[in-house]
Amino acid sequence: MNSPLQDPLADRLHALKQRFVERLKVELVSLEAYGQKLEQQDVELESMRNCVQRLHQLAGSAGTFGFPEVGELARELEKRLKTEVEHWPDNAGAGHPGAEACTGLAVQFRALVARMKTESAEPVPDRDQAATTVIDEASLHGQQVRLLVVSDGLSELDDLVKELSRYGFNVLVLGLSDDRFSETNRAALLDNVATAICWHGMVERVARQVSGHHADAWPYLMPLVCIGETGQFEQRYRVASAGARAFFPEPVDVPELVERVETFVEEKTSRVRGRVMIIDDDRELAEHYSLVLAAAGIEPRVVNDPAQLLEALHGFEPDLVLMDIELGHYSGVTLAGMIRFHARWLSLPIIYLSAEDDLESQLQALSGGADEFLVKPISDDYLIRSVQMRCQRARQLSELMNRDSLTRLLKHSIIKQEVERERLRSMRGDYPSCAVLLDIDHFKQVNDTWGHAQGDVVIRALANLLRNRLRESDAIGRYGGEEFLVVLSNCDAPAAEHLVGRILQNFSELEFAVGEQAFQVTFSAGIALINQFAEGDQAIEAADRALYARKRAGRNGVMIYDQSMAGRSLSPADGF
Ligand SMILES: Nc1nc2c(ncn2[C@@H]2O[C@H](COP(=O)(O)OP(=O)(O)OP(=O)(O)O)[C@@H](O)[C@H]2O)c(=O)[nH]1
Repeated sequence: MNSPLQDPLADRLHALKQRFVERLKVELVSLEAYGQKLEQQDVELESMRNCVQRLHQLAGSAGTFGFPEVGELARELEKRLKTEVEHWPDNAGAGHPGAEACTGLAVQFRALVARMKTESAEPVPDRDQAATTVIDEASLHGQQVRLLVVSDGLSELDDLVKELSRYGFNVLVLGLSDDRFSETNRAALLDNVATAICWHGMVERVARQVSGHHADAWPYLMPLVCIGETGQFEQRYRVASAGARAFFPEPVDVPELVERVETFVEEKTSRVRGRVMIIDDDRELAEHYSLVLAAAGIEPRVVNDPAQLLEALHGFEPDLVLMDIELGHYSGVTLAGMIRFHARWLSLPIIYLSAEDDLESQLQALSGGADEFLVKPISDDYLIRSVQMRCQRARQLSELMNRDSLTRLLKHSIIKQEVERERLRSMRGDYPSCAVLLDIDHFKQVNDTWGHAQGDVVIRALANLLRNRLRESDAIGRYGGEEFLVVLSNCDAPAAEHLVGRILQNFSELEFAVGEQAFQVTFSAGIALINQFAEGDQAIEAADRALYARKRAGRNGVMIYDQSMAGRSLSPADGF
């Protein structure tokens, strides 16, 4: 965590608060003028409507910036003025609510303005150190995942280290007496490690070392996996009581171990993932939410102008929308309805964030197509936890709908859409991107020789390898049974050829053990530069042609699409 003196988040939140105080000073002049007009019974419907909007904004934001009393007074006044506006005596908008009502309102205005004057005159205290917690957990996924193998110099784990490296993990092998395990260096070492692996005989000593700076929750923060000779009950029991999360008897089922590590990585990173779109015309407040959520590892995008909403949605694809219910002249409820016009956004969770605390009005607003109501002001902590919970649920649901159950990669239809989306993105950003189709060679033979279950292991192994070797910004899907479609963003064709070639090399070195026997498998791949095509589907077809050209030329290799492949037939009768 950053020290308070250097904490950029706290500095920015503090600066925002100062900006808000400046805004209070300007705002109180206007509100004072409204109050005086009411006192003189010189008011019009339209100006009172504007005033309701200003009060609404103030009620929603003052609490967040540390002025709860101003927020409360503004809320009371907003409610009362809104009732008067709804029952305005003159249809043409002239006239006023009556002398008694005007005087009553003017008194309330005076109380609010007085409070604002007092609060804004106080110097903004030095930034709140309690608010400086930066939950900065960099996502491990998509980058090369680092594994720590703790070895006491014996060679039992050597083969395992080699196998894990072939799956694309960055494997660090250390002895317990290594300097990097010392008390001073340990935290830095372990912060970069996704899972630690050790031989069962060392489990207690390794557990002591890796638990060092994590207290009780360490098995979840630093999962420890043990390898044992027999896996007998007593051995497993000892390993479990030391706090290990998994036990693998020798010979280790490497694909299964790889999957377990993937689950640990997901467990660690799922808490901080999620994209949230904040739609609020109050700039300071939206920026405040954005900073707070970003510090908790959530990616925010602020939209102040509702007219930009749909375009922003398409570009950002959030997991969740947080929207104020009154956005100047626009209504959040109507905007939610507009979002739902698009089938793609039918299940996107929309949460209203509003100063509206009347349950009836909340229910009415929710019937317009949103999912929940959070009442402003909302504490930073509550905001983070609500958003994290909902992002996680949204992700789980979309995982279930969009991911293939065997590999947890994107399903056919979704990865096809990804190609088109990347085509549009790369055209806009003017950078090259590639579509790659990979097909496991002679897979029918694998199934026929080793059985369908073993065939599934091979499919999962390639899925894991791809996940480990590609970037977070790349998309990977299961296109067919033993066929994968990958979108490599910001990557030209020669770079894609080099990358896929290295993955192929690693894949072909993996040994799949069946009893005493073992076998190896290769794949073929075709690459097409997405930007060359007017539609995503054409790029996929081109990658398919390149793949089949590669199959025809002898498999176990990678080929880039070129024009000469354009007219060729892809029928199996072609002899491959
Ligand atoms: N185990 C397993 N096999 C599958 C799955 N989906 C498809 N297959 C099998 O994959 C095989 C694909 O075989 P083919 O399309 O003939 O191609 P191939 O044997 O890989 O030969 P080439 O692609 O020409 O190298 C078929 O036998 C399918 O039954 C799956 O989910 N699990």
